Amino acid sequence: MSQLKVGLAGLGTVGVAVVQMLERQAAEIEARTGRSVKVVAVSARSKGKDRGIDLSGVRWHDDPVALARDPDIDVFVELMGGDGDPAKAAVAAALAAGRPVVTANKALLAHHGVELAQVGEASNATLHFEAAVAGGIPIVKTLREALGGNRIERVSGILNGTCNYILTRMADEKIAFDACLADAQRLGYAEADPTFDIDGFDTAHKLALLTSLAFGTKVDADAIYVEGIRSLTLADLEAADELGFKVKLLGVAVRTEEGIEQRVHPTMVPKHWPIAQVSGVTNAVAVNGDAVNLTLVGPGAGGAATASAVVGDLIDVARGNGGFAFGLPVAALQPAQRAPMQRHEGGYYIRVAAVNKPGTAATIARRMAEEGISLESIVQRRPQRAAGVEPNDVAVILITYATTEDAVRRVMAAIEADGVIVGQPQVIRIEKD
Ligand SMILES: NC(=O)C1=CN([C@@H]2O[C@H](COP(=O)(O)OP(=O)(O)OC[C@H]3O[C@@H](n4cnc5c(N)ncnc54)[C@H](OP(=O)(O)O)[C@@H]3O)[C@@H](O)[C@H]2O)C=CC1
Ligand SMILES: N[C@@H](CCO)C(=O)O
Repeated sequence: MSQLKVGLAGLGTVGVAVVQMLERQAAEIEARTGRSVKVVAVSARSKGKDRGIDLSGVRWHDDPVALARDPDIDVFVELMGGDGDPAKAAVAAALAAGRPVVTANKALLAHHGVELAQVGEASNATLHFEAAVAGGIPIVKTLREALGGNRIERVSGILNGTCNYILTRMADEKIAFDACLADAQRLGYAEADPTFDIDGFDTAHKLALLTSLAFGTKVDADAIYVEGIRSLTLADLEAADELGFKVKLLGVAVRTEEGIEQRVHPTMVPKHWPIAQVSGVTNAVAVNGDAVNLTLVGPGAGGAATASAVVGDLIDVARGNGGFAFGLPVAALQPAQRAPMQRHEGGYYIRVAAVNKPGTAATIARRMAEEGISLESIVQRRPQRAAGVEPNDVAVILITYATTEDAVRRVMAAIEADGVIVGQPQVIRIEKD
């Protein structure tokens, strides 16, 4: 029985869960691959830390790049995180040495994925990253392999467990944003720097990878329009609920005539849509192809769920399954064309703190009419019902029929200049049938 010798850099939430899963499932994995998959060398920042796992007999490297170059490992697993060194240098070193790499690091791949895939192609080393997108959901292999015969029109979904956990608890339990985020951090869902989660960048990193896999384009995180969930208030989630919606942070990549529109932003979706019912740390990814439409739902973050994807990749390595990282040779990936967000069409939820004086509502309505925006509803809230609204100001919530992003931005600029609103308006895009 041959052994697959694993070098593992990163012994945090995911790294420890991978060690535990490889131990727990050792016999099954051996039966499935014909090889024993064993961690033989590790690296992390602090050697002395108690991690609750037995690392006796496992070699320690202070430097993850030295671990990646260790001639006595067969595969390098990168679970440190970060889009620069040492993660980048270590992954590049392993690939350059002809060693397959398994990583969960979407930040690294969103910024350097094409370059790293190229290094791997040059030395015939495979790059695996199932865990980098949507935790335990096997969407990478689904797009790259199972749906390879489809022309994909749209990939969308809830791609960040931390944000979905926060939004669910805010909406269902009326718990404040900061307390929900602290719980997500304690549970091991959030990134080392949680601003990546709440400001939408983690979702964008994952969407960039999905876009490449679905549309055969170069990974280009900079082509994505990104808004996070930081500005959402309990008042917004309460208003959404009353209007028949849930608010989700969605990542959407859709084929348009101008190119692939890639966007990440809070979105109001009708409560009866299946994606509205995806709650807590759960993620969901919907794929619309010319032959197949499907939605995969599952745990999007956390040690065990992510380890499941990492170990699945290790099983592929043990079996000798490979292929191109993004489904095509790097030379065949097309540049990602950025579709301008201003042309985005849909309905909008707009909440403003309106100055409580005669003519305010008429001014807002007139500005909307000037841009050809039809209003589906206008709700005026008594001041005490809206957090963050001064006693003399009135919370006004407008729901528009389908219009363009451009028109909404012009209206918001105009009513701000008119002096009829105070503070920062809240604008949430709506998706509905
Ligand atoms: N947590 C999750 O649910 C998911 C995480 N991911 C991704 O998996 C990766 C790991 O995440 P997670 O386990 O949560 O992160 P943690 O912060 O829990 O763990 C990071 C580990 O990497 C080690 N490390 C960090 N920097 C260095 C360095 N410069 N040199 C050597 N070791 C270093 C740390 O060492 P030490 O312990 O000594 O400090 C720690 O063991 C990230 O890329 C993340 O985006 C992907 C999907 C889900
Ligand atoms: N911080 C990420 C981890 C999984 O990629 C999330 O919450 O989804």
